[in-house]
Amino acid sequence: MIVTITPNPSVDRTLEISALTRGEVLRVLASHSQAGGKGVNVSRALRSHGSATTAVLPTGGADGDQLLALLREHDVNAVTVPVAATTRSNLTVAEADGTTTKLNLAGPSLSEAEVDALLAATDAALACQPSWLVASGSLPVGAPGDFYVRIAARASALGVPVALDTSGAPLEVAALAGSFALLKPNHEELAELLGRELPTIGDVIGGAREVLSWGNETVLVTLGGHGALLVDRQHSWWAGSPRVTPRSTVGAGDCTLAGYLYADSEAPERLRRAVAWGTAAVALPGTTVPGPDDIDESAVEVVAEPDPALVIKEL
Ligand SMILES: Nc1ncnc2c1ncn2[C@@H]1O[C@H](COP(=O)(O)OP(=O)(O)OP(=O)(O)O)[C@@H](O)[C@H]1O
Ligand SMILES: O=P(O)(O)OC[C@@]1(O)O[C@H](CO)[C@@H](O)[C@@H]1O
Repeated sequence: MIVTITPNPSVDRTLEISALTRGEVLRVLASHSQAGGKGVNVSRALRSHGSATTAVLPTGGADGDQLLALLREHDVNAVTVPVAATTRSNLTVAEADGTTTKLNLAGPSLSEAEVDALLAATDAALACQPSWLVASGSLPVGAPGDFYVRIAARASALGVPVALDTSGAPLEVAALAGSFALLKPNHEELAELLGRELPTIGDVIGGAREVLSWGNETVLVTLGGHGALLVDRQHSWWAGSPRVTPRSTVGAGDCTLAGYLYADSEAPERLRRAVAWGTAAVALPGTTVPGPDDIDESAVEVVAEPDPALVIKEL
């Protein structure tokens, strides 16, 4: 059983168009509304593979009701904390050449009591001793900057490992506090955290090791179309699959994380599965998560101790 907490979920609305031209009237080829938010997507991907999972999230207003209905449709067990303000709707514009443009709202403002209720709901979900707690996404207005540090402390007290996928200030506060079993930044998020460019494999491994030196155990860095790197204190692995023209990259990182956590395997096999799930996600529209029939682990190449001189953009 894996519990996810998504403090700022969304209804993801996707518009597929041939090409985006500013200032023009454009015809939409297809549109989708799906349950979104990073932890929600991890739960959806796990559920589509038959895993037991509970998604903890705040919901409010009509969009909150729609989000819950969408989760029910996908048989995802949700523990919801009702909040006064309306759940956000994030917009994706997906172009035929694979370009994905995302417009994310700040989301609702939560009161102190609502934040406390979210923490209490997470505590209640942790009581079943899940194998992982996944804490993901941006923080809503009103949540304290150390929200994820508080979450990690509660999980650690129960011996539950925490995987964190966030960005900006919440990532910095949490990563520096240490105590995360897994951090999943993408390439840009890791570079922003460290305040420097990371053009080569060696730069990313060195950066990930710096994050480990703050007290975290493992770092999984997704590199978009260039695969992913898994780094612990002793070893590193790179994995990638043939490049595809994405239909939508939204949620690919969440599916990568879900694939990594799905089963308890040796590190290289976890990474192979993670990259297979992420690659499958980009071939699907909007925030659609892959099921078992979409995954091809055999197409993924895994390299132990990859050459540090390799330039990521050239992989
Ligand atoms: N163009 C692509 N071709 C093949 N695989 C891709 C492509 N883009 C992404 N992927 C796969 O998806 C994984 C996650 O991508 P990315 O690094 O963009 O995650 P992310 O930024 O965390 O995404 P999100 O926040 O939308 O979930 C990559 O590690 C890779 O395996
Ligand atoms: O604004 P955040 O919380 O950083 O990201 C939210 C979001 O972009 O992340 C998911 C994809 O990873 C989407 O379902 C959702 O819209």
